[in-house]
Amino acid sequence: MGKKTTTFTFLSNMKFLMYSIAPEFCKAINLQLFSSDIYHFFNKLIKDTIQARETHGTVRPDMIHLLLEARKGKKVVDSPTEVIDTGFATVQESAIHTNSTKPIQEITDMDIAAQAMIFFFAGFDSVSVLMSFMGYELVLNPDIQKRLQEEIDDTLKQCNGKLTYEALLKMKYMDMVISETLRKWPAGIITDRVCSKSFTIEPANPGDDSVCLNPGDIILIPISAIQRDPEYFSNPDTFDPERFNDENKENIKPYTYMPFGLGPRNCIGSRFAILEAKTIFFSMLSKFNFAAIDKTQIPLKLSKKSFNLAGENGIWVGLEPRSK
Ligand code: HEM
Repeated sequence: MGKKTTTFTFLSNMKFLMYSIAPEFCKAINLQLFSSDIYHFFNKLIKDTIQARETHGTVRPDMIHLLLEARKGKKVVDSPTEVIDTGFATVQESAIHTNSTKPIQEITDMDIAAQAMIFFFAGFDSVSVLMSFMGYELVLNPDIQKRLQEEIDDTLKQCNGKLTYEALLKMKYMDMVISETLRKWPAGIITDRVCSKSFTIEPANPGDDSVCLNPGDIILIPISAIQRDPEYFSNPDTFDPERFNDENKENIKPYTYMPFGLGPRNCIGSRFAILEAKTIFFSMLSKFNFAAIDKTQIPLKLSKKSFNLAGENGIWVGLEPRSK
């Protein structure tokens, strides 16, 4: 089901594009992004889960539980003091709605199913893209791979062979490599916003025109192009984790690095995504080297058919056991 939901055909690419540029029109003609069996699968899964929990009084600390609590009028807000540094690329929840006095709107089973589906859709292929491209870059950059493995071996020694959450998050080089992968290969290549207030962007250079934005206008923000702009990141096509060392990361111009978006609608899964990728790379690199195989395409050609970042023939890397 994951593959089916995130594999895009020409038609689904067109539907996404239509929704980006004319969302109201798409809603009016009831344009469906996914096939009905996908909607049916998620609807049934969530309805059955809610029913089973309510019948047996089961409580699990997960998103469905939070939404069921919200339905009863209980709001759960994380205390920021409980959160440790989860990585340079992670985004924080916006405080804008925390103290909102707006009444909580009724949450139906369908709303919960829709949230579950968007979590699945937004979190499935995106983390796979991050890990595929990071693996590929490690193949092309053996020095970076070796340094990361040294940090992994040191961390394992300090934890007496049993990795902890805190030790994983303290790994500076791991965080630098992940941050650089998210700069060069952001899974969300573009995001959008709807203008809510009239605004004029003044000309950047003499002779340029100003741009007037009106409420309702849709603005596309090309995350990938901004993160590859040589004005903000020198030699942008070079994979260089040093951009994110303690000294250099302070000099990154605000709003030029946004792999998880920015502001009140930023990615809700950034910490989870980074933790997932760090855990998997830690485990794999402690036992294996990533190496090129016959199918590894160098240089990589990107697929023109896919909505998401993907290699033309997929991304292939080999694993060889490490000799210690
Ligand atoms: C490397 C992995 C990921 C990347 C690069 C990524 C990137 C993004 C970006 C760029 C946005 C748009 C933010 C904005 O417009 O400001 C977004 C939104 C979102 N992401 Fe992620 N994401 C990732 C993983 C995940 C995961 C694991 C989940 C869920 C478990 C998730 C759930 C969401 C949701 C629900 C939204 C919509 C938020 C809203 O509209 O309020 N993402 N993500």
